[in-house]
Amino acid sequence: MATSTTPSPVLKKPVKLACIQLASGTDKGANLSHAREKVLEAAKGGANLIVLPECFNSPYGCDYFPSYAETLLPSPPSKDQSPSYHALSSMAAEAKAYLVGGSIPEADPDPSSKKYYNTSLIFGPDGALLASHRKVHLFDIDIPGKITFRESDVLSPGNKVTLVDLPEYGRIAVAICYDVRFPELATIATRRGCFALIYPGAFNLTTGPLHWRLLGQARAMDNQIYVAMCSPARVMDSTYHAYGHSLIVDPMAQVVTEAAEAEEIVTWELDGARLDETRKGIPLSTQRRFDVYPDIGEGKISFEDPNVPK
Ligand SMILES: NC(=O)CC(=O)C(=O)O
Repeated sequence: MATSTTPSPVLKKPVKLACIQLASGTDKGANLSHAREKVLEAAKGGANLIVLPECFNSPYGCDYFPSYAETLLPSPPSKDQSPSYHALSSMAAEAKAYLVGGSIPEADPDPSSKKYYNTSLIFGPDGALLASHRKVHLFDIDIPGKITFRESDVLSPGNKVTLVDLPEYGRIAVAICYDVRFPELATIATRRGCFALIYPGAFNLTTGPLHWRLLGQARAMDNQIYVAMCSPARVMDSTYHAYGHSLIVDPMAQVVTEAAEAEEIVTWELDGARLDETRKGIPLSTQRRFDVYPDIGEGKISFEDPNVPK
């Protein structure tokens, strides 16, 4: 792997990224303390940027979202409103690492709205909340005889692209699972100077083998950027069987590390030189022809949604 000698314009110095493929069950308290153990293990292994999976503190499924949901606004929430917020903040501070806290079901602060979101909280090494992302594209699919899932029966979507500045490294984008299928989000984040796209996700045994790896590589290749996809471990006695295979893809679209199905931590050092040499060798960003496709130029997009906890 290449090592930086000069600082890259998008990644100031190498950062060790860890995806924790966590096995979760129905006991939220147990899930949180297990996550803490694994976050500390990843930090002990040198990780500076640690990612947990989608719905890491609960089982994944529409039947579970309301009963596991926590209120995150007004921010910061109390410990009663959101034990997961406080657990994640403490884990990040204890690990002294950036933490993309997978996702958790979030309840709208107005209980009469009966609205829920699938929300990722991102904390800094001092335990401060840096950003949050509500899943923008809800997972509504119907593949007859295989899988039907309708997140929109219970969840409401987020409305923004989420970019997070890590001062000593650079900028990342965070989105959740089904969001990875939408190249626009990834491309906009890349054009805003990110060095990595981070997706906590939970694909399944139908779409996982078909698309998980391919999507990670596609987003990396389109954008010449690092991509991390962090899944729950596969637990066969749960109602939703996650695909697993958490992985990290480099800017040349090579899968540099990939888990199997069981609990595992995969890590990789992201290096600015790899980004720069990829972009120099295949200079896509200067070759775009917005004169030929003006309607997908720099269109208006919201980066700040006042209704999302910050
Ligand atoms: N679970 C998801 O949000 C997405 C998924 O499983 C898929 O796109 O396939």
